[in-house]
Amino acid sequence: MIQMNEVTKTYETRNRTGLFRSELKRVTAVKNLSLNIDKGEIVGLLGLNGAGKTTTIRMLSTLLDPTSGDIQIDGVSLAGNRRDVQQKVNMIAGGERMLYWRLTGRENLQYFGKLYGLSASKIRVESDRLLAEVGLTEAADQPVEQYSKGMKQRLQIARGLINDPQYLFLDEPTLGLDAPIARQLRGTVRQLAKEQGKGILLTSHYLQEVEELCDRVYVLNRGELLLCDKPEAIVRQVAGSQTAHLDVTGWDEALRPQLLEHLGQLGHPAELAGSCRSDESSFGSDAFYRISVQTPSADRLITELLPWTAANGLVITGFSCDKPNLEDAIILLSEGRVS
Ligand SMILES: Nc1ncnc2c1ncn2[C@@H]1O[C@H](COP(=O)(O)OP(=O)(O)OP(=O)(O)O)[C@@H](O)[C@H]1O
Repeated sequence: MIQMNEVTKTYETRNRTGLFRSELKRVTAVKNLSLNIDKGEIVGLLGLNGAGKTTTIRMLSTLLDPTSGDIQIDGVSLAGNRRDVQQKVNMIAGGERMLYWRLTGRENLQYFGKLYGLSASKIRVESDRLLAEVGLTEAADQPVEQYSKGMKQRLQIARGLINDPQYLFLDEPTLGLDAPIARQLRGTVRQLAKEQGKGILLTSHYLQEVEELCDRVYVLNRGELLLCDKPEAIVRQVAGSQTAHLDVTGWDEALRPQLLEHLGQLGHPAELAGSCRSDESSFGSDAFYRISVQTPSADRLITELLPWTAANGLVITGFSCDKPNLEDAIILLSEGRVS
């Protein structure tokens, strides 16, 4: 497990104030941050307003030292054990960073393998294996500058796995990729965590990707931890309830109190909004009544309500749900509309 305990990082820079004068400026990018990542877990790191994500990832990757606090990887403190810790972690960046364009794919892997102190024979075996795993065997001896975006990103994955890390930090891994390649990459990320047991920390501006992949999400604001929970719990907590819509024919206003009572019994004490609508696509009869119920779980409500509608002679002509998502929650948080 990776444990970050009350870590703070303050940058010190000098701002020029005159020809021979400068003043010291301090920026605290991460404040008292504690987080953990288990093996086999995909953890998201989201941020608002210069949140400190990159600084956090750079500290976890041993590229930056914390100003205070402690980072432990499988019980070994990073301070004083950099070399050991480096063997257990690696980082995969999106876009076109961290690759040498003039070198071939194979040469890139050889170079990074050497940096991790792997023997020549181990590098040969691992490079062949990883190039095959990411589908680059045929392009292995081509310079990277001739690769497509998707090929470069697949090589990034191979590079990030060259030391067989236990923990991987993915910084915007699908940045600028076409939808099919991004989907393929998400599959690989899931497989690395769920089948190979690697602990993964993921930052991404694509919140749907975070929602789809992450078991838990940390939300940072100006370097401080704002929230940590499962994506669906954050959505519920920040963006509120869902709305289930059930379109029925045969509605009678006399049913309203019974329906409200039934919803209460089902554990959905609800505001019931109803409206008469007509819908040319609804088969046969063109008028239907829309029952709209706010509820924590729209899917569950619709399933549970089906027997009641049948027992009361209502015919369902359609149903739908309005569900807020992680993007809605993060927008509300960034606008400060949530306390
Ligand atoms: N080398 C540095 N020297 C001084 N200040 C820095 C340095 N790197 C980052 N900062 C500052 O630290 C804060 C956090 O930056 P960081 O890059 O970690 O945030 P981030 O969440 O990755 O942001 P973004 O999503 O915009 O890339 C910002 O205010 C930034 O200006």
